Amino acid sequence: MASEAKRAKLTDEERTGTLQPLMDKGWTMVQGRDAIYKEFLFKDFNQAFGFMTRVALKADKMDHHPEWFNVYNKVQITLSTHDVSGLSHRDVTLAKFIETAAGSAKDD
Ligand SMILES: C[C@H](O)[C@H](O)[C@H]1CNC2=NC(N)=NC(=O)C2=N1
Repeated sequence: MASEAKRAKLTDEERTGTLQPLMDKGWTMVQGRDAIYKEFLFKDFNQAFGFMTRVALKADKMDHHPEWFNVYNKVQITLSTHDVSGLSHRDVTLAKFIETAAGSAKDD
């Protein structure tokens, strides 16, 4: 898919296929906004920040940045594509990466 198509707002058809697997993993729709949200809990700050470091490097490579909040072992993440004021394929790609990174952070 071309880079601008990845940034385009997801169609209803695309949402059914791509967002449902993320909802099954605990992502939820943000109220009043076309965005997804999930809270992650780790053992301690070291583990949480290790996870955030991996996500930050990936996000910057993608030029797609999370809205996030961290206190100690808790990381709350909101994903949306600001350029289109809504969800795009980039949010799905980043959310999938985040799931993998959260899984491996817990092995640290
Ligand atoms: C200029 C730069 O490419 C844009 O501002 C990028 C940066 N990171 C971004 N991150 C997110 N989440 N949405 C965007 O629309 C976005 N746009």
